[in-house]
Amino acid sequence: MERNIEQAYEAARALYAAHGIDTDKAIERLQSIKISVHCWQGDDVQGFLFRGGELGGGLAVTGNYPGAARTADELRADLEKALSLIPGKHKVNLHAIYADTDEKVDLDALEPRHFQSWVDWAKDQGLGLDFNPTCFSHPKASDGFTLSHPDPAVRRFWIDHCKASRKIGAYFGEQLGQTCVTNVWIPDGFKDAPADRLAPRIRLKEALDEVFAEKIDPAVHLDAVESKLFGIGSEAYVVGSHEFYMGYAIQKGTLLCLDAGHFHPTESIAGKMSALSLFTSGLLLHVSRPMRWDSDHVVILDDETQEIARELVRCGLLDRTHIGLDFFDASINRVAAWVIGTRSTLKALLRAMLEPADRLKQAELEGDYTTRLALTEEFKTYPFGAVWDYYCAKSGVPVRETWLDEVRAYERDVLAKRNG
Ligand SMILES: C[C@H](O)[C@H](O)[C@@H](O)C(=O)CO
Ligand SMILES: [Mn+2]
Repeated sequence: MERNIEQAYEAARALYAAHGIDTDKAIERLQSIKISVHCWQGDDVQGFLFRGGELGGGLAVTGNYPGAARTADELRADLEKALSLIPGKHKVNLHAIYADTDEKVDLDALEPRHFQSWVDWAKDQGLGLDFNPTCFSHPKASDGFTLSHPDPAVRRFWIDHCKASRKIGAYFGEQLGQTCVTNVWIPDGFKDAPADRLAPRIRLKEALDEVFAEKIDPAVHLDAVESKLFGIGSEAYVVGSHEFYMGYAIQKGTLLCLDAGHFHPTESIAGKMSALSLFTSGLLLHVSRPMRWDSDHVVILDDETQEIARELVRCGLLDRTHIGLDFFDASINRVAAWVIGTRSTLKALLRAMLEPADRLKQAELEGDYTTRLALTEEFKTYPFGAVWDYYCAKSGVPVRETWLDEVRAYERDVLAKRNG
C-alpha cells in the first residue's frame, strides 16, 4: 500500500478515535456488507430470452453508449470487470429474462437448469445471486396487466412464471449457500382514472397468495414485493401500490421492497425504514436515483443515499435489510455505471458508520439540538475519504478515480469491439 494512503488513514483514525469511533471496526463491518448488483444495467434491461423485443412495463432506458452486453458471457465478463473495481464480496441480481439457454422456453416454463451457467459462474466468483420474475416485455403483458389481469388465463401464465421464479431463486440459495431474495414487481395499472380500484387489487392479492403458497426454507430463499407510485402508462393508478404491498408484506411475512424512485418526488424511503422495521420481517432496498420521476439514474453519494445509509446504521437495520441497486443508464459506459453506483452506496454506508451516532442521539435526548446540528455539519468534512481510500487499497481495488483507467482500457479492448 502506498505510504501516503496509510499516513492519511492514520491521521483520520486519530480524529475519529477522539470521538470514540473505531475506523478499523467500521471497515470490518463494511467488508461484511453485500450489495446486490443488478445485472440489467449491463444491457439496458434487454435480457437474452426475447432479444430485440421492446422494453415494456413502462420502463425506459435512454442513451446509446456503445458496448452493451449481447450474451450472458459478455454480461458476466462486464460484471466481473465492474466487481474487480469495487471493494468487498457482493451479489448479482438477475431477472428471469437473463436465462442462459438455447431452448425456446417461455417465462412460465423456466427451470433452474436454464440458469446453471449463472450458478456455476457465481460459485466460481464467490458471489451470491438474487432473482426477479420478469413481468414485462412480453406479449402477455402488452396491455399493462399481469398478476392482476382480468383474464384468468393471462393471470395463470404470470402466476406460473412467479412460481417458477421462486424455484429458481431457491435453487440459487441452495447451490450458493447464500440466501437468495426473489423480488416480485409488476407494472399493472391504468393510464387514466379507474372505475374500480378494488377488483384488480383483490385479483393481485389472490394471485400472490397462490404464488407464495409453497413454503421455502428462509435460510435459502426469501420473497420480496415491490410497490410503485406510478409508471409510464400507469400514471393514474398502480395496482401494487405502497399501501397494498405494505399490508401484504406485514400480513404474509414477506420482505417489503422499497425502491427509492417509486414514491412522490419529495418522499424519502429513508424516512420510512424505521417505522417499517417494527412491523415487517425485513426490507429489500432498490437504491436508485429518481430525477423528477422514476428515471433510474446511477446512484451517487447524494443526500438521499446518505440518509438511507444513516438509517440503516443508526437504526441497526443492516442485518435485516437486503441492499440492492436499481438503475439503468445507457448514456454512459455501463461498467462505469455499476462501479459508480456501487462504490457510492458503499461510501454512504462507511460515512454513516463514521458518524458519532451515540453522541447525536444523546444530545437529542437531552434536547440539545444545537450540538446535534453542529456535530452533524462538522462531521460532513471529517476525512472519511481517507478511510475509504485505505479500505480500497487494503481490498486490492483501485484507489480514488484510478478505476476509470481500467474501465477505459476495457472499453478499448472489449466493449468497443462489440457492434449490433
Ligand atoms: C427492471 C426494473 O427496474 C425492476 O424490476 C423493478 O424493480 C422496478 O423498479 C420497476 O420500476
Ligand atoms: Mn426497483
